[in-house]
Amino acid sequence: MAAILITHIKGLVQVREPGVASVKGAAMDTLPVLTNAWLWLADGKIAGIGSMDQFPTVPGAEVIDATGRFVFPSFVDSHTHLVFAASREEEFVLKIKGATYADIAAKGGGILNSARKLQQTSEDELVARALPRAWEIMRTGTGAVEIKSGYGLTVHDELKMLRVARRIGQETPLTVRTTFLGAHAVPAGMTKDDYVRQVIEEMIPAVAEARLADYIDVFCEQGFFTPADTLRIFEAGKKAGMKPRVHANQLHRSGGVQAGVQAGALSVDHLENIGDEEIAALQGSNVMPTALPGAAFFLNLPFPPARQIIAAGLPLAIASDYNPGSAPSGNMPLMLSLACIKMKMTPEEAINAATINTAHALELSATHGSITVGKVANVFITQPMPSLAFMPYAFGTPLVDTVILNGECVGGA
Ligand SMILES: N=CN[C@@H](CCC(=O)O)C(=O)O
Ligand SMILES: [Zn+2]
Repeated sequence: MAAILITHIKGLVQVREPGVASVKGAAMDTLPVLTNAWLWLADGKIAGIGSMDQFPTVPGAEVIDATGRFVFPSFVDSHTHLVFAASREEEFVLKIKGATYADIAAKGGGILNSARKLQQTSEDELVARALPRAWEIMRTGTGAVEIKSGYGLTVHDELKMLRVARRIGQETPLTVRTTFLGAHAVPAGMTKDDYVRQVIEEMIPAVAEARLADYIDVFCEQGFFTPADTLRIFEAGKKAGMKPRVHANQLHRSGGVQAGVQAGALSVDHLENIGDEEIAALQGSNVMPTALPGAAFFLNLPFPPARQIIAAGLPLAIASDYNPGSAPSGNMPLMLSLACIKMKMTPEEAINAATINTAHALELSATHGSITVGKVANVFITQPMPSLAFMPYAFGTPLVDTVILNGECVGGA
């Protein structure tokens, strides 16, 4: 594996000593940047970091001159549903004409629409449809991603979906973590209680036996699954070796945050509808609050109250929620822009939220999320930029230029 030496870097972003797992509260506004720097990548790892004043000799290394450019650690996208059979722009048009997400779901659209299509699509075909999305997110700076099931809704199709997610990790340079989200919606023709029983008694054992999921998730929401359902499912998931994370408080103050805290979830995600009680519940817990600004934007929901969350001394993570129904984009630079523009986060806070804090939420802190010697060589070089804040400011401009994953330049497929 060839070594790469990136020289004359205008700003090497998110340089951390080993052992910094996440940042919270006021510390989120501090983003360590080494100016006029070099970065040495070897054997798939970050091998050295320094200032151009003390320039190293690395015989045989490919040299990349990054004059005028910034180098970032790859984004870690800790919440996606990027395995799906088809887009849902027909629902997008219904929403433009006034229908709500809940209206569409109540008429058998939404998640059930995606489930019908996924059930009719073969595993190989799902891989073929998901791979271009995976390459697209790599080209916009993502190096590690969580992928959920939840459009299968039968034992057979949930397993199929999780196998597809695992294959994305095998067939691309992305680091992939998988999450079993059987409790995403109640399938047509079943009662909720019967389905919850099936999730617990049939799906969780089958997923665990096949070792297909690292985590377990529930859509804890009015009209979907209650906090009591969520806690029962998490109990069974934990016994089977899957740690919880939860879709919480997207459409209502559904009790999802409190359920996540009670279950010791790794993260509570969405948070469009939270207030003082939910923030108090998160204080004193180790749960990572995670905002999904693409979903709030696309559904015209209130944005998660980032300023209150950070002022309460909590950490905050930002992920894309890439899915066909509520967030059809996995573009993390766009998520940074939305976090800054709509949630009033500073560029430093947003970049911390999408790198080190999402790595923590995926238990990848030891290997991803910062420029630290010994971590995986997942970085990207930007187009020339006047400053760090230019990235979220220039929303929509493709600023991610050269992508390096596992120490190799990624051309794309
Ligand atoms: N809210 C639940 N799940 C997804 C949306 C899924 C869909 O509409 O297909 C989300 O995180 O937004
Ligand atoms: Zn989601």
